[in-house]
Formats: sequence, C-alpha cells, structure tokens
Amino acid sequence: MGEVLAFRDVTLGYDRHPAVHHLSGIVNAGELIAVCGPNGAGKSTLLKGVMGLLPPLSGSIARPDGGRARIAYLPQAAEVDRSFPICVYDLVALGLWRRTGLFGGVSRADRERIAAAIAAVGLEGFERRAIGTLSGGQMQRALFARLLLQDAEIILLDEPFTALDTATVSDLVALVERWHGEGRTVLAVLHDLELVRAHFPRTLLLARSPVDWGETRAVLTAANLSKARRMCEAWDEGAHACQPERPVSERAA
Ligand SMILES: Nc1ncnc2c1ncn2[C@@H]1O[C@H](COP(=O)(O)OP(=O)(O)OP(=O)(O)O)[C@@H](O)[C@H]1O
Repeated sequence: MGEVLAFRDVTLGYDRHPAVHHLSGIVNAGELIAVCGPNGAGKSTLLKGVMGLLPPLSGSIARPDGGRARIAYLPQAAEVDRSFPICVYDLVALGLWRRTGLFGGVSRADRERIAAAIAAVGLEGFERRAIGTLSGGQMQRALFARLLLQDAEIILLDEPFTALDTATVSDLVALVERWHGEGRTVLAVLHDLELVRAHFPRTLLLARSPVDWGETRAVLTAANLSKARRMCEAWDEGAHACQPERPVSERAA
C-alpha cells in the first residue's frame, strides 16, 4: 500500500491568517484516521485543504498519483443546504455523477446501485421524500448513501456522527468500517474520543499545529489532550502565515 497523501510543511488559512500550521506527514492507502482536537483546532480547514477547496498558504499537499485518486467529502451538517428542492433518491443518485455526467442517463444497473445504497443506509420508503423534511439522522444516512455510490478512494468526513442517536452512529460506523475493509482511505473529524478509540486505528491530534499523529492509543493520552487544549487557548488569531507561534501571554503589550 503506497502513499495517497503527503503533507509537506503545509500551512492553511484564511486571509493570510493560518488555521493549520506546519503540518507534515504521510497518509498511506487504506488507513482509517481520526482527526481530533479542540474547537477551532483547524480540523475542517485541513479537510478543505485536502479537497483542494483551500490552497495552501505555504508548503504543499501532494497526491503521489498526481491527483487522479477520487476523493469524496462530507462537510459538517451545518454546511449542507437542505432547502435545495431535491428528493432522497435524486440526492443519492448524485453520487454517480462522475460516471454518468450531470445530464447523463441512469441505466438499469445504476438504478439498482442507487436502490442498494438507499437500502444499505436503511432509508427504503424515503426515496421520494424532499430532503428538507428529513430528520438530522435520516439526512446523514442519505448523505452516506451518496458516498457509497461515489466509489471514492479517499473519503473525508467532517463530524459525521454529531447529534445522531446510538443506532444511527452504529449503522454509519459500520459503513466506515466497510470502506476500511475495502482498502479505501478514510479521514474523519471526530470529537467523541471513545468512538475514536474503539474504531479508528490511527489519529492526528491537531491544535492549529500537529500535537501528535500515529497509533490512536499512543496519541490520545491525557498529556497530549491537555497540550492540545493549551495550544489552542494560546493561539494568536491575528498571527500571520509562517510567523513563529507565540502564546498570548508572551505577546508584547
Ligand atoms: N471561512 C473562514 N474564514 C475565516 N476564518 C475561518 C474560516 N473558516 C474557519 N476559520 C477559522 O479557522 C480556524 C480553524 O477553524 P476550523 O473550522 O478549521 O476548526 P475546527 O477544528 O474544525 O473546529 P470545530 O471543532 O469547532 O468545528 C478558526 O479560528 C476559524 O474561526
């Protein structure tokens, strides 16, 4: 299994202000990685950088395959526009657009794939429901069905289990484990550390800069978690890219 992502001293941010600072590391094909850290640690920013939605301020995010790998991205629920007038079936079918094209026809085999994806997330009977009428958990199931059809090599999930009940979390975690078993690479932003310890072999702990990255049980230690909290609390929001970070307490008056 080779590298699918290489972070080389990458800094990502907004208006020259870094949100993720000096991250280096390799993601190998088939890894299942949790991205953890306090609020504002830069986790969503990192996924946007991997997706190519946010160009690095410095450094690079390389895909050794030259960027040909298919990447799927599930943003945070709050970023998904549910007022869009589309039903569950059509939302899930969008997962096929790379193959069919936006206006391409859907074959009988495609219809079977769509039905299988809807069944796999337990949404049979909801096909014609407008997505605006779904509960949060049903909507997340529909989005996972779309991911199933995307057939991506790298899957990025931003807080995929937030505000979901235990049964929904356990069904969706099973899908993530299925992707892992199929050799896909999954990076998921997660706050539930017990869930991470139970299901994610590797973890990147971020606090604007990386705190630690490796085997989950070695990364999610009390010492690392308190270091991450301290680093986020001390972060200077006004810092500019590639300036050394300074704790707020040391800033000149
Ligand atoms: N579009 C934006 N424009 C300017 N600043 C932004 C933007 N998006 C995020 N930020 C800032 O970047 C920093 C990192 O935010 P990010 O959303 O990546 O953190 P996070 O770790 O995902 O947080 P959370 O756990 O709260 O979702 C924060 O200070 C945030 O205010």
